[in-house]
Order: sequence, then structure tokens, then C-alpha cells
Amino acid sequence: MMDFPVLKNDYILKAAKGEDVDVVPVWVMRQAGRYLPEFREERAKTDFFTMCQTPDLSCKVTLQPIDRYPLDAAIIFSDILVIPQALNMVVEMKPGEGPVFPSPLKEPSDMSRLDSPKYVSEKLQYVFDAITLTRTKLEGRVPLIGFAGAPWTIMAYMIEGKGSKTMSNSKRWLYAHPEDSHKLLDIISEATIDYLVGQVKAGAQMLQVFESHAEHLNAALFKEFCIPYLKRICDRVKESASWLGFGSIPMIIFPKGGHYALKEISSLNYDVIGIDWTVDPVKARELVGPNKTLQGNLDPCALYGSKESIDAAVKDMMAKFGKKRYIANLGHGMYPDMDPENLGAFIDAVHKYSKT
Ligand SMILES: Cc1c2[nH]c(c1CCC(=O)O)Cc1[nH]c(c(CCC(=O)O)c1C)Cc1[nH]c(c(CCC(=O)O)c1C)Cc1[nH]c(c(CCC(=O)O)c1C)C2
Repeated sequence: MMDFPVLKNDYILKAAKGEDVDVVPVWVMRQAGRYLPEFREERAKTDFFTMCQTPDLSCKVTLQPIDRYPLDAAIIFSDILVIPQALNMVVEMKPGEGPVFPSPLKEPSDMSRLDSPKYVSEKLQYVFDAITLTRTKLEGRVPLIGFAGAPWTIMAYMIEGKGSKTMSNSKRWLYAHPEDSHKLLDIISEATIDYLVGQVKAGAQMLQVFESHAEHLNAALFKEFCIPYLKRICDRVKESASWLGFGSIPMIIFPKGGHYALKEISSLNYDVIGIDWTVDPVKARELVGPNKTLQGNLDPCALYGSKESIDAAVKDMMAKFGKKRYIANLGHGMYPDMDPENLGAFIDAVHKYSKT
């Protein structure tokens, strides 16, 4: 096990475990990104995936929001799509368009193009190096979060080849090729387990699994095509981390648009459930019960409002969540055209209402 600087702020780890904290911890999804001028300056010089593959650059932009704001966690700069890349698919970042796969999986026979998940950890060593470097450079200021995409979300990108409004190509697989869908989800899950365990070994102190495309499914599809894999990932990663001497690694599941599945998800071993802004925090608490930490859920677009309106929205949000078993965040990520000052106002408001 590596030797890292002593952790000075463990609010988020405590909140994840349900321990009492005197302030509500806060971080935001996509806190490293194009809304920050210092990020755009780096990004102008280097291709997106080259940044991910260069530990010095990944570390540098991971630390940018930590240097700027009093956040309670850092999240390693990378992308969920490094898993398809490690399974032998080409993914390019197109300016103004986002990630694009030139040759997505069209039919189940295309799965023969995929490499074995056995080699994923080897191929993603650069992420582990970035994590180790960043954990060192953080000097214990805040914990470092590692992450991966959930299997359905990754499968959807591999088949659609890019973002999609309907996900009709990947949903066609679920209905027309359920067995092959399970085969693909199994491959992605095995890759993801090794990848997340590798992140813990490299220094990640908490993990988030992004089920960003839950909104396209329903309770029945989620139960068949998501739950078993989310369960396998959580159980196996926790078991390995514990066996390796890292104790109980806190894990967050973020099912974006998955309001219909919250109760089912609360039966899994994730410590924290992230909710998007469409879910009422009081209803979410009823559904998941008292033994899970909730994370979220301000509409990111609230950051387009005035500082006064952000303050009022945070006050309302925090009254609904309460201060126990709660991690403040947005209900999804920052957008590139957001004003960095308004993120500061969001964080300040969380601190203000977490004290009173
Ligand atoms: C956690 C994370 C992600 N991407 C990035 C991070 C960095 C860490 C952080 O949050 O600060 C950097 C990250 N990833 C990307 C960017 C912008 C790229 C650029 O600079 O050109 C950044 C900063 C590119 C990217 N990568 C992806 C998209 C969405 C495409 C779509 O569906 O239309 C996009 C636009 C895929 C992706 N990537 C990620 C998700 C899950 C979270 C979510 O739901 O947004 C998803 C769906 C995860």
C-alpha cells in the first residue's frame, strides 16, 4: 500500500458512512471543466484524451477547482469512455459535438472486435498513475474520488456511437437481443470491476459509478439490465478493496433520470445514492430509507441565476435534505458556459446553510 499525506478533511467520507459531521460536504460533478478559464487554457493546447492519458495534465486540471473553491472532494479528471477504448474501440472527442465512436457496435456479431476485459487494467495504467500523482499533490486537503460509467451507460455509448435523444439503437439490443446484451454488459462489468479496484490501489478514496443514461429505461428494464451489474460491481469492488487492506471503500451510485429505480437501488450496497434535480429530496429519502446517504441535487441551470437566487435555491434544497447522511452537489454536471463565480456562490450557500 502506498504512503500518502495525512488526510485533513474527511467530511465526505464520514457523511458517506452516515457518521455525524458538523458541516455538509460539497463537491460538484464536472467541477474540472471548460467553465474554468484555467481549464480552457490547458485544453487549447492538448486533445481531450491526450489530457486524460497524461498524468501531469490530468492532475493539474483535477486540482484547479480545489485551488479555487473550498470543496470537500476532488474527482480525478478522466472520462467514462476510457473503458470502451481499453476494450479496443476508437473514441474521438469532436469539438462542439462531444465523444464520437467512428465504428460503433451495430450488431451483436460486432462484439468479436472487443478485446478481453482481462487487459483493461494494464491499458488504463495511465489513469492509475494520474490518481497516485493527484493524491500526492493534494497533500491531504480533500479526498480523491475515482469513477467509472455503469455498464448500461457504457453499452449505450458503444452502440449509439455518441450521445442520443432516444437511445433507440441500444434499446433495440435490450428488446431484440437480450442474451447478447447480457453478454456485453458482463464484459463491461468485468472490465469496470478491475478498473475501479485499480483506482483504489492507486489512491482513490471514494468511487462514483455514473448511470447517466438511466432516464431511457423503466423499472423492468433497469431491474433486468442494470441492477445485477451494479450489484456485482459494488460487491466485488468492496470485497477486493477490503481484502487488499483498504477497509470499506465508500461507493456512490448516480442513476441520472432513474427516479423509478431508487427503491430497488437502495437494496444494493452502495453507501451513497446521487439524485438529479427532477427528484424531490423528501420523496427520495422515503424511497431509500434512513441508511443511505443522499447526494445532489440542485438543477445545474440554477447557476445561471443571480447569486441571490442561488442562495435561495440552496436554502430550499438543504431544508429538504436535512444535514444527516447528505452530500451537497448539483443534480448533474457543470456546463461550459457557466460563470465560475456562481459556482462559488453555490458552495458558499451550502456552507452558510449547513451551519445555521
Ligand atoms: C466525471 C467526468 C466525466 N467526464 C469528465 C469528468 C471529469 C471529472 C469531473 O467531473 O470534474 C470530463 C469531461 N468529459 C468531457 C469533457 C468536455 C470535453 C472537452 O473539453 O472538449 C470533460 C471536461 C467530454 C464528454 N464525455 C462525455 C460527454 C457526454 C456526451 C453526451 O452524452 O452527449 C462529454 C461531452 C461522456 C461522459 N463522461 C462522463 C459522464 C458521466 C457524467 C455525466 O453524466 O455527465 C459521461 C456521460 C464523466
